[in-house]
Parts: sequence; structure tokens; C-alpha cells
Amino acid sequence: MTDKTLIVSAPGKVILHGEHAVVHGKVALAVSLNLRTYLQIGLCSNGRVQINLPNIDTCLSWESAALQFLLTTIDADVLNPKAASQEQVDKLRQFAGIPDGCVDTRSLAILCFLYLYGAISASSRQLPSMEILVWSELPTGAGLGSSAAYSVCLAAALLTANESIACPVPEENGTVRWAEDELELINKWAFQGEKLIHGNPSGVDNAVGTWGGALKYHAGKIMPLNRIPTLRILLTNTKVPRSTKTLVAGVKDKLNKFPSIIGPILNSIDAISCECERTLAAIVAGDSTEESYAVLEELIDINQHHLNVIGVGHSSLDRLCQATALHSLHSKLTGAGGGGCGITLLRPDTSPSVVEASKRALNDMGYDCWETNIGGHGVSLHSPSSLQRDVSQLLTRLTDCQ
Ligand SMILES: Nc1ncnc2c1ncn2[C@@H]1O[C@H](COP(=O)(O)OP(=O)(O)O)[C@@H](O)[C@H]1O
Ligand SMILES: C[C@@](O)(CCOP(=O)(O)O)CC(=O)O
Ligand SMILES: [Mg+2]
Repeated sequence: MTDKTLIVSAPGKVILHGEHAVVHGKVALAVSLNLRTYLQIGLCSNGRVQINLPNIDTCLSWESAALQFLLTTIDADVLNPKAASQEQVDKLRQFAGIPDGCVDTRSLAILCFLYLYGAISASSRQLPSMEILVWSELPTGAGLGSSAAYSVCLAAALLTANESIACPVPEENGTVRWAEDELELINKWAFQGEKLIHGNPSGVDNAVGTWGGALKYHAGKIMPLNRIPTLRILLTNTKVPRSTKTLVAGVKDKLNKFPSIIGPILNSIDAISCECERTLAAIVAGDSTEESYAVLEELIDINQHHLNVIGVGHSSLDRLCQATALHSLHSKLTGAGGGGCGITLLRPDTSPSVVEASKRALNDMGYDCWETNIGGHGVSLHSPSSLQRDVSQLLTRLTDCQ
């Protein structure tokens, strides 16, 4: 068991195309964001386990002895991650006082932590005393993969703390990543965490959180996208709350109810992702960029209509699309929809005045709006001095008031 304080981080993501369809085995294209979730873990000897989640105003602490039931409830092999059974989830719910069917932010975060902590500790038959602090730059529950970044950080930190994977040493002012097989293990455990939060996740979000960059995800296969141009994307948060778990379940119900109506729409979304990939490659190759951007814009419009048809749109997102269309810009929801965030594609030559006017219009509607940098690196371990000064100060302040 390592005795150091560790700081890990993982990026959020933007799904360009394929959300929801990817849950049903279709292709999705996703890129990591420069917004990250940070987790600080310190092992201690006070016989307690504490988890502090300031983004969701939650700080819980248990006597390790009270958590002993985890070792009898969860019989997991750390090298072979498996999903929590219904019986295990029921026991975790009972312990944490979470009624069945509760999908609020706090309940899902606690269930995810308890399962990963119990399952990753189960092989060593020990429940280490620790303090964990998780803080994120990502809005929670807005379609930017905060749940996956949370699960990836927890998996990486817990696996490193109990020495199931190596504890690489970052250089002064540096960050370091794990070996490929260790990243695979982190990703698999994070997927189990996502299952507790999403119900039936595709795995695309935790893959981006683990590996970063741009990737194509298809039926569990992760393929890095090497031929994509530097995309300019305006990200807008409508601030309308929603739950991925509820929206994913809604699409499944619709598909079961109308398989021959919804099935073809999911196939069409799959085709949109593939066409988008080809068009991005054409831009990199320098083929008629103007025309290619026009294709990307049309794909965004078609997909936004499809997402409305499968029931994951929202009037706040319709207003976002209309507001940007007034400036000849094209937008779609990103992530689970139902509110949350939308993306607007900017062309390389979209003028600053158009961007500013669009942002102003969206701000006036009460939305947050900013131009993003995409392509943040995957899950990483930080030396404290490598953190940006504002992040470092915030973690210190939050640690001091624990
Ligand atoms: N920083 C965080 N602290 C605690 N819990 C978090 C944090 N970020 C995400 N979560 C968990 O993830 C859930 C949000 O996941 P989800 O509905 O999939 O939205 P998204 O992944 O788009 O942000 C929250 O309800 C919470 O349980
Ligand atoms: C709707 C979905 O495709 C993406 C969900 O993303 P988010 O949780 O809204 O960031 C679900 C999934 O792929 O697991
Ligand atoms: Mg999520």
C-alpha cells in the first residue's frame, strides 16, 4: 500500500456523433476536452474512510469497521473487473440509505464509490483508511462525461493506492501516465463505475477519460482517430438538469416499443458517424475544405433531428440551435441530451464578430457558452507542482476545510 498522497486527473469529453446509438452497438466519434476532474487520495491511519465531493456538496465519512460488510458482499478479483450484481447494489443502497430507484447526483456518486472501493480492495482483503477529495472543472450531469471522468479517477487512484497497478513517479512539474495494460485495467473498472451511474453505458466516455484524444468507438472497440483536423467548437451549457441514466433507459424503451421505427434511426446515426469520420479525413487531406465543412454542418443538423425523434431533445436545445442558426452556425446536443450541453461547429474562418454575437445571444438566454480546446490527455498522475496554480490552490483550500 503506497503511503503518499496521490493526485490524478481525467478529462471530460464531447461526443461529435453517435450518442445513444453507441449504447446499441453503433459507431460514435468522441474527443476529450481540456476540462478535467481531479482526485486527491491520501492514505491515513485514523481508521476512517472519507470522501469529499464539493461539486455536489457531499462529504461522507465512515469507520472502516462499518465498511467491513463490503468484503463479505463483494467477492471480486481486482484483475478481472465485473459488474455489481443486483444483490450487491441492494446491499450498498441499504448501507448508504439510498431508496431503490433513486437517481439523484449524490446517491449515484456514493454507490459508484462504495462499489469501486469495495471491489478493488476485495482481493487484498483489507479496507484501507483514506481521505479522498474529488473536484471537477466539468459541469456535473451536463453531457460532458463528468460521470466517466469521476469513475476513471476513482479507478486509477484506488488501483494505484493498493498497488494493483504501478505508482509511476512524475517528474518535478510533470505528469505521468500508466502502461497500456494498466490503462486497460483502469478503463475496465471505470466502466463498472459508469454502470452504476448510467445503468447501461456504452463505454465510450470512460475510454476517452482513460486514453484522451479523439477516438472512434464501436461495440466495445476503441480506435484512435489520427486523421482529424483541429476543430473549433463552441460549447453551450443550457444548465437544464437531466440524468443520463433516465435518458438512456428512455431510448431503450422506445426501441423496444417501435423496433422498426427507431432501429433505422440508430442505423442512420451510425452512418452519420462514419460519414463524419470520412469528411474529417478529407479535410486533413486538404480536399475541398469549404464543401467538407458544409457536409459536417448538414450532418449536425440531421443528427439533431434524429436525436429529437428518439426522445432526447429539449426545448432549451431547440432554442440553442435556433439562436446559432441565426448566425448561420449549426448545433446539436452532445452527450445524453434532455438539456445539458450542445456543440456548435465553427469554421476555421468563422469571424470573431460572429462568434461573439452568437455567444452574446446564448448568454442572454441564460446559457453558459465558451469556445473549447479539444484533445486533452487521458488519465494522468500529477506531481503537485504540475497543477495549474488555481487548481492547486483550490485542492489545498478544500483539503484544509475537510
Ligand atoms: N465531480 C463530481 N463529484 C461527484 N460526483 C460526480 C462528479 N462528477 C460526476 N459525478 C457523478 O456523475 C453523475 C453525472 O453523470 P451523468 O448523468 O452521466 O452526466 P455527465 O456524465 O454528462 O456529466 C452525477 O450524478 C454524480 O453522481
Ligand atoms: C448517451 C450516451 O451515449 C452518452 C452519455 O454521455 P453523458 O453521460 O451525458 O456525458 C450514453 C453512453 O454512451 O453510455
Ligand atoms: Mg455520464
